[in-house]
Amino acid sequence: MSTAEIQFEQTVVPKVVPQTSQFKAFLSGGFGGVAAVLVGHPFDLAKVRIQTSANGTYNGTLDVFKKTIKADGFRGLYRGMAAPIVGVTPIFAVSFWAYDLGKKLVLSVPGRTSNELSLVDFAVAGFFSAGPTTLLMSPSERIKVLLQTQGTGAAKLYNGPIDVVRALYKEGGLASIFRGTGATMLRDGPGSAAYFVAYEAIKRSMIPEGKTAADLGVLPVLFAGGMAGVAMWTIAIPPDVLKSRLQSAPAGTYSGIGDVLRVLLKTEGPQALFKGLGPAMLRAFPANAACFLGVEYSLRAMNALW
Ligand SMILES: CC(=O)O[C@H](CC(=O)[O-])C[N+](C)(C)C
Repeated sequence: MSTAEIQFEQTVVPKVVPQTSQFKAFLSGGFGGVAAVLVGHPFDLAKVRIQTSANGTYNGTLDVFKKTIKADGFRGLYRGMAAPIVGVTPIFAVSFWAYDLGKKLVLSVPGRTSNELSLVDFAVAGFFSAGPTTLLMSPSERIKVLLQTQGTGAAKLYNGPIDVVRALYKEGGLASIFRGTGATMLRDGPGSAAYFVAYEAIKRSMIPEGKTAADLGVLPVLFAGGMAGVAMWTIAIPPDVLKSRLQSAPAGTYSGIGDVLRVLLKTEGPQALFKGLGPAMLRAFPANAACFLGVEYSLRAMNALW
């Protein structure tokens, strides 16, 4: 490498090559996951209550909030939050770690000349991040979907996440626990690409002349993070519907995700592919704004400490 190239690396590279350590990326993702659950849980609770209650019980998300606060106080909005905190935190930690790894792998492709990551590179790294994340996401979603869609009272099938795992293992071993892995990848591959590209593109567009991403304040980070969530869920709902149906159906109902799609189109039409779009979108902005705030600021704190 020539002296000029070494100087170029020392002066330009720190701005464009991700310098984050893998460990810090993992921890910051975990902080982001906790923040996403703290902000997103009431919306998730509203979505599940609307989806599972008799018609007319609730008149939208705000109505669920009002009735829940009236019946159980503000804490009622956070009922059942322990399970998502335990499940979602490692998923986000792995997602942000794998995204960081993806960016580093993209930069190390033999023959690559540019040290600057393009939007396509962010998309590739985002898509890549869904691979390792899906290994945790798929069983966790299978458990969540079964708990959220089971009946109450006598129709209640499971007493909690451990009980679901036990029952699934008895029914069909690991294959049953991991049912829906392909569908999860179908949702989260393109979804994570859109998620991270939107975040990086919006963040870049808000950096003032002569400054870096590290100079961005709370509001731009919140906005870019919120829009990342919106970008992801704009394309993720159809595969999410297929995934939820595949994961919640009794064993033997479907032969695979293609079969779920065929039955859905035949019996309900293509509009059924967009069920749940409203509550998912209502949650997407605030939950992911909080997530990226948690990620960015925990990373800045860690970088200041060591
Ligand atoms: C399904 C999911 O967890 O998506 C995350 C965004 C959200 O709304 O929770 C993004 N990511 C898959 C990258 C963790």
